[in-house]
Amino acid sequence: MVPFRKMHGLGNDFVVLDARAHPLPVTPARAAAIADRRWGIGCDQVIVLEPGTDGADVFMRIRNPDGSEAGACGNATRCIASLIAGETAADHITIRTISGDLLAERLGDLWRVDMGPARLGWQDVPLARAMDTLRLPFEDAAACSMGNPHATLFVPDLDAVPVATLGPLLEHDPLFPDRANIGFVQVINPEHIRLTVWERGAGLTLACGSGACAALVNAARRGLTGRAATVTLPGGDLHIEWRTDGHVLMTGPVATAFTGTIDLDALPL
Ligand SMILES: N[C@@H](CCC[C@H](N)C(=O)O)C(=O)O
Repeated sequence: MVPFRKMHGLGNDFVVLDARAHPLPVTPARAAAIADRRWGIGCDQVIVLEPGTDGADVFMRIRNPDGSEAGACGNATRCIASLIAGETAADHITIRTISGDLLAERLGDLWRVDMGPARLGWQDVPLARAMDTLRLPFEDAAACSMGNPHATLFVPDLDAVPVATLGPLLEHDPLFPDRANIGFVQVINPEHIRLTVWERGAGLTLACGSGACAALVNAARRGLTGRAATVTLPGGDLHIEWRTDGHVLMTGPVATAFTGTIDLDALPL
């Protein structure tokens, strides 16, 4: 039996497995089975902790419910920072991902993560062909990478958008060779936007931290907001700041819902 921790950031929920002391056989198929809300534990992402090396406190591997691996997960990064801080009492944690190192800092009850630089080139997202990422050839959309691919669609009324229909269509659009997370944004004012995200490999979630970073960056590039804003998601608020050096800071809460154990060999594969 393998211990797990169920955590979430604004309802974006994770099963966290600890493979730091002993490797765990979390294949893509097993991750999908764990994430299944009927046959497994259920979550938006499965997070596997692996040993940190060369200055990193931990390596965080991120898998979506379809088994695919992701390069970034903002909400999970805050959760893992608080988990590691609980072990070491440190206020600054370095989390390594396949996209690079992320620095997290405790701010009272909240955690702030330097999500690294927003990448704005079409090859960075990636898109299928050369173009200005500020104006995609459909809808009113822009794109960028936060270590994972994001498209942001600007809409006048978020409540009127059929996110569950449009989201999967756009996620699989040939413009996105690695698929994409699709964020729908309504600008309330230059310091406040609303966002709902259809996540690549996961579907509709209550919050997406990297999506919130991408939404603020794309809104600021369009001149619709300043470089800092509150992003209201269905699960609650994140504060996002796009620094002048290109790095994006994300501040928000973390929570542990429950802990338990799971028999990985008993999962339906
Ligand atoms: N929930 C995450 C993003 C998780 C990965 C994403 N679905 C992808 O495939 O890129 C967040 O909080 O950023």
